[in-house]
Amino acid sequence: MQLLDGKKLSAEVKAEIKAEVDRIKAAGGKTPHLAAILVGNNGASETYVASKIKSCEEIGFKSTLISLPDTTSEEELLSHIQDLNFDEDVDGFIVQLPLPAHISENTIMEAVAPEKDVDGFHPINVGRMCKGLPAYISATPYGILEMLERYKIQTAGKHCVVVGRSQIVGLPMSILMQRNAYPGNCTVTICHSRTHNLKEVCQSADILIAALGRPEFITADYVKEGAVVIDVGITRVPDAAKKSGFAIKGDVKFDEVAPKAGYITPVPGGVGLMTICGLLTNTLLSSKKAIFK
Ligand SMILES: Nc1nc2c(c(=O)[nH]1)N[C@@H](CN(C=O)c1ccc(C(=O)N[C@@H](CCC(=O)O)C(=O)O)cc1)CN2
Repeated sequence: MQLLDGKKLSAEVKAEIKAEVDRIKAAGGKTPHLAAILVGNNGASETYVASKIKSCEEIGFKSTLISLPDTTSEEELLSHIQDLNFDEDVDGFIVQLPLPAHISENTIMEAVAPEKDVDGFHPINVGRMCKGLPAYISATPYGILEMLERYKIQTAGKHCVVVGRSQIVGLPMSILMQRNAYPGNCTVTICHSRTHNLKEVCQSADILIAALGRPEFITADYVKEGAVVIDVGITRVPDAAKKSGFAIKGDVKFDEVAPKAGYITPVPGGVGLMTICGLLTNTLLSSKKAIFK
């Protein structure tokens, strides 16, 4: 079994981006600028946004954080989005998900200008990605592709099973793994809560991507010997033994699946860290006008 080490890879990717930012600045170019909107006080979201801002500082990006109370109306949030759409210094911005229940995530995703949508959630970016056109690929799928590529994992002709059909991970991941490119060219099955014989489908996976959001759901009996196992789940479960009061669990029962897997991502220290690299990469692309001219 080989560990797909998100900590090591994300450090590599960040160092590469920093080197490019240093070159851009030395040549008198524009400093990439990422803005993030956080609504409410969801503890996990606060951690992720703080980590995005800290990463910007590490690699020499400018960053702006807009923190709003959970009583913020949809109209107020749309007004902040409009300001960022028109702010010429901001190359890209994100609205951290999930949003409070009174705000429609689809409305918000559509309000972000596609050329600043470094999360890759706008229907124009999703549609362009489906058609194989230049697009911002959403951060988690981007991070997974980067892991497969940097570990030189063969994907052509393999059976890739994606468990979970979320708009931000499962759905785009299934599309990317079947495209005619590397990583890709897989035969893809996408599974969800209504899938019959889920265990048997997973057992036939050469590449198993678990993105269902149920801690330790995927046990060893779901996994084929030698399979590549990518764990996208990150759930905080109460744990009195931890100083924080919680433990972070993936969707895969790591200790029993790891001995059976060919490659496996840990949680924490796997896909989550690469997600941030995807966002930073998209922001750099935006500042270079590499996707939308
Ligand atoms: N606007 C967005 N919202 C959300 C996204 C997204 O891509 N855009 N994805 C997830 C959360 N997410 C990014 O925002 C994210 C998740 C996990 C990590 C991460 O670094 N995880 C660490 C553990 C961190 C911890 O909890 O202590 C790890 O896996 O090692 C970063 C970003 C939903 N919302």
